Amino acid sequence: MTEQDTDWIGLMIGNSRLHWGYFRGQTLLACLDTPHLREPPSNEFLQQIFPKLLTNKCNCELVVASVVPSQKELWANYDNLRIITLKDIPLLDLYPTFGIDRALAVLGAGKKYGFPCLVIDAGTALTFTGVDGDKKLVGGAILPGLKVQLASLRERTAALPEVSLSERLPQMWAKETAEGIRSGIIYTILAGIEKFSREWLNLYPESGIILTGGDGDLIRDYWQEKAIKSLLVDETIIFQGIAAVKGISSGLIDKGEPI
Ligand SMILES: Nc1ncnc2c1ncn2[C@@H]1O[C@H](COP(=O)(O)OP(=O)(O)OP(=O)(O)O)[C@@H](O)[C@H]1O
Ligand SMILES: CC(C)(CO)[C@@H](O)C(=O)NCCC(=O)O
Ligand SMILES: [K+]
Repeated sequence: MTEQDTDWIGLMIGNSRLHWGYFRGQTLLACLDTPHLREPPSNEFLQQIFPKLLTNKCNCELVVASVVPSQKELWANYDNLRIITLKDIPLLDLYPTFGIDRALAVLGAGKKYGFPCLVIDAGTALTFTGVDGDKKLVGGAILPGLKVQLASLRERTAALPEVSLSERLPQMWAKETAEGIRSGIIYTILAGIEKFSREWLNLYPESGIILTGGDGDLIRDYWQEKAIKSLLVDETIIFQGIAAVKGISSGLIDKGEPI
C-alpha cells in the first residue's frame, strides 16, 4: 500500500466537541462531530465512530490536533498516534500561543481557495485569522462565540434568561427581553464580521473569506437574509489543513511547494 491509499483518521479536539475526519490518502471521505470523551477510549472506539469505513479492527493512524490539553491526554495510550503542533504548520510568523485549530483552518482554507485568505471560525470562540499571499500570518481577533455570549448574559445577570437562537434574523429594535438579547448578539456579530471583512479586503482585495465552525451555517443564513455579498461556508477546511500537514510529513507535499 502506498501513502496515497492508506486510511487514517484526523481528529480536531475543539473546546465544545470533537471533530473527526476519515481520510484515504489525501481524500476526506467522511466527517462528523461527537461530544468530548469522559474516559480514555476503548479499542473499538474508532470503529464506532466510522462503522462503515473502519470495518475490521485496525489501529489506523490517528492524527490529532487539540486546543484542549485534558482531552488530548486521553489518547496517550493509542499506539498509532501523531500529534500536530504549531511546528508542523507551513505558515510564517505564527506566535507561540496561537491556536492550532486556527492555524489548521487557515492552512486548509488557503490550500483549497488560495492565499491570501481570511478565515472566520464561528465556534465556542469566534475567531478571525488572516494570512497573506506569502503565507505569513497577518493576525486576527478572538471574541466569545454565539453560545458563549448567550450563556454569559444568563450567568452574570439576575434578570436575563438564556435564550435560543431563531433561524431567521431577530427584530433589531426589540420590545421583548429574549428578542433584545438575540438582536444585540446577532447584529453585533454580523457588524463585526462586516467590519473585519471590509478591512481585510482593503488590504487584500482578491482574498477569499471562508466561514467555518459549529455556527457557520447559522451565521451564513443570517448574512444572506441581509442580502450582502455572500459568504462561503466550508466545514472541511480544518481537515484540509490536517491533510496538508500529513502530506508534507509523508513526502507527498514538499514543504516549500505551494500547497
Ligand atoms: N450538536 C452541537 N453541539 C455543540 N455545539 C453545536 C452543535 N451544533 C451546533 N453547535 C454550535 O457550534 C458552536 C461550537 O462550535 P464548534 O463545534 O465549532 O466549537 P469547538 O468545539 O470549540 O470547535 P472550534 O475549536 O473549531 O471552535 C456552538 O456555539 C453551538 O451553537
Ligand atoms: C481561540 C480558540 C479558543 C478558538 O478555538 C483557540 O484557537 C485557542 O485556544 N487559541 C489560543 C490563543 C490564540 O489563538 O491566540
Ligand atoms: K473553540
